[in-house]
Amino acid sequence: MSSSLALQPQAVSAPGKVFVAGGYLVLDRKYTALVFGLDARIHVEIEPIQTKSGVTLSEIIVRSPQFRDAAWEYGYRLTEGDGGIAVTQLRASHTSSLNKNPFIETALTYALTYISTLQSTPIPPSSISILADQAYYSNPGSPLSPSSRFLNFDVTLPDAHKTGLGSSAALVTAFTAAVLSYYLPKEAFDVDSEKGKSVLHNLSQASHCAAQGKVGSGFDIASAVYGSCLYRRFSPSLLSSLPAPGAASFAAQLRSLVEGDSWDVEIAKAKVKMPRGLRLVMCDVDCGSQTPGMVRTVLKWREQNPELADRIWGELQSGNEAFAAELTRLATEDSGEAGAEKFAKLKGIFEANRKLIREMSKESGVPIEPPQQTKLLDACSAVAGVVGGVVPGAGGYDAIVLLLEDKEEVIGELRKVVEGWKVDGHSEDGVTIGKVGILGVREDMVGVRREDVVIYREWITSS
Ligand SMILES: Nc1ncnc2c1ncn2[C@@H]1O[C@H](COP(=O)(O)OP(=O)(O)O)[C@@H](O)[C@H]1O
Ligand SMILES: C[C@@](O)(CCOP(=O)(O)OP(=O)(O)O)CC(=O)O
Repeated sequence: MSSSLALQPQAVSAPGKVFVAGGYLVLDRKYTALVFGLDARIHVEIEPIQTKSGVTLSEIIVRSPQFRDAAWEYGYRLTEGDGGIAVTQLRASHTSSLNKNPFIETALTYALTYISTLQSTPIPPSSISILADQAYYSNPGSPLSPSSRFLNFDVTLPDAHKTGLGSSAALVTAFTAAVLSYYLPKEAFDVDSEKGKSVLHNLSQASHCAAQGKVGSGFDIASAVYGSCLYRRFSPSLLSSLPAPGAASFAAQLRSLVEGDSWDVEIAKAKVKMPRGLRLVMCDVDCGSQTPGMVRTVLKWREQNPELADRIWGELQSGNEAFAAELTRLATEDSGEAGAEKFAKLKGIFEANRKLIREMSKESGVPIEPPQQTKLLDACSAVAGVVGGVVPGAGGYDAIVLLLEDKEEVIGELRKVVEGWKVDGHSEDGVTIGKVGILGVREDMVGVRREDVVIYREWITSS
């Protein structure tokens, strides 16, 4: 039974990610990726809507109060032919233009449709707020009060400068979990249970792919739900037979996809650990260059050069497995050694893997670890206490991730290297990288998590 009286405010957060090993390879189920969740999270709070007395509209209002003009109002209704819940964005006034947020609209459509398959009572209206930790954006922000965890960025979302931590995946995951937790009784959805996490993972993968208009490997949703893990993707064909929202039998097919056992995704949390005394550091690199089509070009190169690509990918997969195994060994065995010798094997694995990534870059012509990043990574890796680093995810010019000893003096020395970083302007590809900054994030093993609604009060009442 769900009446608006019975519904209690709920809040859920999900972490961002850094993709440390297995970029490109993970698109093929033969290979795996090592992904770390981060302590930068996106939070979603949901509560009954404050309507004028006696007026009940089928309306859900979503706000992202840290940004200007970031409010989206949706009407919703049950469609015929089991097409699920149709969500329509409403205009604030006749003259205002529609400011679309496809990730919110699609996550809402999929979550409400799934809910409608579990209960026949009407879905009451609600009000939803989104709050993001500051590391997701490099814009300067200001706190509402001295103790405020979240900053007011005072720009519109399209003007925000993303740092690439996977905001849309963390958002879709936390949003879906909050909506399901709010409307469904605990027996039907419990985000703390394994079954609840599996439903959340499958539903979020489906809606994130639909909103993006493409099926990637899904590593970002997996780490938003489960946190740091070794990830083997699901078969992309799983999503291809799902009808579009509103089409006949969308609702029943979505439920059977989400609850079914056809998912061949593998998420191994036990295979990823952070040894005591080490941490990750991410650096954001300013550069005017985006390289579109990197994935397409790498996959085309692999198709045209199967032997060479299989050799490189095979060696990289072994290197990535060795990396995960060494991290886990160091985390679980006390080797007794201290200092640099303790991490010598890990350092060697980093260097060997980077050599293979550079070989893949050269052979495919895609700047995965371009020379500018090689120089930066080499300089950072030479700092005492830094074990090594790589270009995360698809690579390119805009970020690096480093593994280092978690000591003030190591970070201090690293800061000197990156903050004074200058490259000579004579690179072959003509791309000059600019300022390098250390992001205020580190690894976090925990995935999606329920939160206390109290922490958002100042943001929700002031919006
Ligand atoms: N704080 C937020 N509030 C509302 N929507 C957000 C927020 N952060 C990200 N989004 C949505 O996610 C989109 C960014 O997703 P995407 O381009 O995939 O970047 P990312 O690599 O960070 O996931 C934004 O255009 C917006 O629709
Ligand atoms: C190439 C990839 O394997 C990894 C891309 O990782 P990134 O972390 O670069 O991705 P975004 O967050 O979407 O920018 C593609 C994939 O796995 O889908």
